[in-house]
Amino acid sequence: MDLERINKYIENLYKDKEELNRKKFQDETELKDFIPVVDDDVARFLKLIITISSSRDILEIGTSIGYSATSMAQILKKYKGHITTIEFDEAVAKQAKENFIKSGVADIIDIKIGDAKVIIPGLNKKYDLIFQDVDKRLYPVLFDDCIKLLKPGGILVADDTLFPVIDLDPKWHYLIPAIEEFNKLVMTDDRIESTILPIGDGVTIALKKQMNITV
Ligand SMILES: C[S@@+](CC[C@H](N)C(=O)[O-])C[C@H]1O[C@@H](n2cnc3c(N)ncnc32)[C@H](O)[C@@H]1O
Repeated sequence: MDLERINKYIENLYKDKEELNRKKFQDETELKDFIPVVDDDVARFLKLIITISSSRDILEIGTSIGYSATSMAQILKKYKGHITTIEFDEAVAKQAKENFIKSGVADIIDIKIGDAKVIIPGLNKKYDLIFQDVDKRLYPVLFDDCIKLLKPGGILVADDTLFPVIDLDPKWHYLIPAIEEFNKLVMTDDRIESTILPIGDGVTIALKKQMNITV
């Protein structure tokens, strides 16, 4: 299976459908130096999974310029949902805020500026969905906290989890061991049911089990 060809096909098929797309969002962002944001098919997946699961309270780890948060907020706005998103780069967070205002979703997004390692243990609310998209080296470090922060029946989505097997730019190779560690943690954890989808650079979806119910 040629993943790149498949992704191109999907991208072409949907390119005129989305009102918000990654290229336009990035082009209209003044700040040009930032970590890449999710692919359009991952943004579409997030919107679908929020709708299917009726998620209202969302935690995003890794805001960047706010593309994924804006995509999710478009859906959440209709259902009076809310996103908390965490970013430690102040310039990037400022740009994300401007993008939220421009897109009309600033009222439902709370951006916390600081290190996710410090902020996450201090959160005292439970979430319907957590989108993990921070520095990949933090995925295994924050995994247990993420599961604890989910409500029973809550969903963890993590981006880039097929880094070990895709044709990855060598500049990101140092991140592969952390993703491999994370994937094993997810696969062996009894509190969740999970799989990895071959969209974008790989997306993990994990469901926190309800008490006494196995999927
Ligand atoms: C892949 S980008 C997020 C992309 C975003 N989710 C999107 O698709 O629009 C990861 C972001 O995490 C931020 N980051 C990295 N390490 C962090 C940390 N320890 N705490 C908070 N943010 C961090 C980076 O500055 C970067 O903007």
